[in-house]
Amino acid sequence: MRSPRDFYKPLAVGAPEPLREIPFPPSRMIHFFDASNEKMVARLPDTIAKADIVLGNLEDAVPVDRKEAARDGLVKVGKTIDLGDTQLWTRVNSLESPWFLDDLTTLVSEIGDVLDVVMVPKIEGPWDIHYVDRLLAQLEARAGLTKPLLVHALLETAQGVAHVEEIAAASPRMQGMSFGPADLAASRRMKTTRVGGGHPGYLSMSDPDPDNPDAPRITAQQDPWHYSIARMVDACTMNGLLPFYGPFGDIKDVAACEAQFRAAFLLGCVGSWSLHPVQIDIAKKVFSPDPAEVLFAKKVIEAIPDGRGVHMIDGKMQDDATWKQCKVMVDLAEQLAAKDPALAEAYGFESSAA
Ligand SMILES: CC(C)(COP(=O)(O)OP(=O)(O)OC[C@H]1O[C@@H](n2cnc3c(N)ncnc32)[C@H](O)[C@@H]1OP(=O)(O)O)[C@@H](O)C(=O)NCCC(=O)NCCSC(=O)C[C@H](O)C(=O)O
Ligand SMILES: [Mg+2]
Repeated sequence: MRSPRDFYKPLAVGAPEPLREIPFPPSRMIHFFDASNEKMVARLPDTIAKADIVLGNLEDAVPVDRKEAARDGLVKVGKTIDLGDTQLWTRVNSLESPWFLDDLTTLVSEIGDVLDVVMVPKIEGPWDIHYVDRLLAQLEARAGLTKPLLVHALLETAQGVAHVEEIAAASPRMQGMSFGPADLAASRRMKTTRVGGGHPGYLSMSDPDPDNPDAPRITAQQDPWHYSIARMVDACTMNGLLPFYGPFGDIKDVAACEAQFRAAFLLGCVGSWSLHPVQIDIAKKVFSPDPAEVLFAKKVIEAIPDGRGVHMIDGKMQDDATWKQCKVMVDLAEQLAAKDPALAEAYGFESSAA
């Protein structure tokens, strides 16, 4: 563990100073694309116009014989496509893979100046972040970068979940975390074949009716991810990082995707992944606060400008703590409204977007 005095010192001579605060631009969806897929690259200008973050994926879902093409394609994207205010991220291959070193070396030296965040999969503990941290510092120094690259950990193993707080605190480069339900299910030996969402077998059941023991009993599907996502949200928030839900694999089941995203949003996640264009719109809808809630939150803040005391507003008790919840909602709404005139109108703000 580094001394607290050294925490913000660059890890290589000539590397940029670590950031004190993690930037929080609109981050409702991390849209995955494979830069070796011509159709996805052809759609990129349209995707960039719609998505808050686009991520060139190099890891799982990219076939072994296209790993280098995906990396080279991402370099080309970074050098040639105008990203406007959309962030460009990458997910590199895992640390033990034969591609990780070349992924990081190539991307930092070729497009380190336009890349915002490096997502690292299968992070198991702070030792993984320490390795990436030092290597990035060396590569940044060699490339003459002036802005540090940020690191996003993918939480998708039992060991990663067990060390989530230490991972979040491992480096000032830590930008956030995403939740990877597919690898996590495999790592835990869960008996599922899905990518996120619930399962019809994961239920709770009401007691039998004593007067009618054979009557059907009420069952309700439970959320198998609640515990781990809540831990991730706490670990991120206490360290000033941004938590994201990850993938939802049943692309056609837009209703279940929306439910999974909304559960994550309500627990504190700022966004989710989108694997298909249809999921960009779902994430945008879910991770932009509901206009009715924003209008109510504005009403509370207007009625209690100093956030103190106890008040009744629309029949509900409001105090310092509810005022803070309203502030979270209104701050997010203001941030999104600045980028999106339709949201600005729905929230009753003047839009500053052109
Ligand atoms: C899931 C897909 C393979 C589906 O692709 P496809 O069968 O081509 O779908 P459609 O025919 O509906 O596509 C319509 C058009 O849209 C384009 N498209 C599809 N996906 C994307 C995309 N992500 N970005 C841009 N454009 C996209 C198609 O090319 C079609 O175009 P056109 O023919 O011109 O109309 C595919 O969506 C896909 O590969 N998605 C990404 C998958 C991915 O990245 N997976 C890895 C992340 S999940 C994970 O790793 C698990 C996690 O780590 C964990 O452990 O939990
Ligand atoms: Mg995974």
